[in-house]
Amino acid sequence: MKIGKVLRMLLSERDEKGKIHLTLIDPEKTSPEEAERIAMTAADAGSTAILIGGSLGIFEPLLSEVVRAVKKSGLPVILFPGNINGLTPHADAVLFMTLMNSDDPYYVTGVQAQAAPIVLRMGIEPIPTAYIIVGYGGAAGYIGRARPIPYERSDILAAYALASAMMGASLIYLEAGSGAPRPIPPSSVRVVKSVLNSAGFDGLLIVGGGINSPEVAAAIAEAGADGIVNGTLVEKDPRSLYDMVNSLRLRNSRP
Ligand SMILES: CC(C)=CCC/C(C)=C/CC/C(C)=C/CC/C(C)=C/COP(=O)(O)OP(=O)(O)O
Ligand SMILES: O=P(O)(O)OC[C@@H](O)CO
Ligand SMILES: [Mg+2]
Repeated sequence: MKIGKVLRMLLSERDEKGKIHLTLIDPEKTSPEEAERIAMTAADAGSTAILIGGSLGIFEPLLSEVVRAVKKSGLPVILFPGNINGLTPHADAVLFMTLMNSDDPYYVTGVQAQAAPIVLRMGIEPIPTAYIIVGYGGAAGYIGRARPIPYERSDILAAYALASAMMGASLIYLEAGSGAPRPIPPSSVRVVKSVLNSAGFDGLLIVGGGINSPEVAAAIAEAGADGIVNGTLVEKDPRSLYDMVNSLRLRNSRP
């Protein structure tokens, strides 16, 4: 499949600035007005794009209203769906995810078959994404029937990441779960990055879940993540985005 506009933009931001930052907004917890304010702050802070999604409580017309409100920020809006109800034609792209370590075939290939014709008709860009759940796992791990990879087993995580690359993922998302009490250790990110590099993977390695301080974000980025995701922290305090984005030391980023 040809690379779409949004993935191209994420890759070129990574190549030019070194890292990318993704701001997650959950329409279950954020009204369209709040979502617009968060997205404006994210744009001003230098975040690269907005992810919209949640594991539970996603319905229309609220999802589309949140997406339309967020689009006013000018940042690309990328759906992060927990199921087919997470799709709307108002977004720019969708993380077209397979949950690599789910025990339920629905989350590995079933929902994708349900979603593919809808995504095509909606005209949104599918970004081929492998989603791998580690440790705590949160709502996504529970709902997605994941068998979370133990935090310290970087060897298992690296094997799943390598399989993701060999299966053609453009974006590999390592997830500790929203609100995780402990993020994925930087040491594991380092192992994954090194294995992916040795296989010539040139897509995006994204890490999320429980990244609640600029120091942790910096350590995960330094270990080799191309980008990090912040959700829970942004819901609590959108202004925390300034320190988060700055901690990634984006080249040419605003002070
Ligand atoms: C391809 C399409 C249409 C869908 C893919 C569906 C898959 C594979 C889902 C994986 C499992 C899942 C339920 C993922 C949800 C990911 C997500 C949107 C997480 C956002 O955080 P929440 O899980 O809502 O966290 P809170 O508990 O903080 O609300
Ligand atoms: O809410 P937090 O803990 O920032 O996690 C973000 C994202 O990885 C959740 O899917
Ligand atoms: Mg949620």
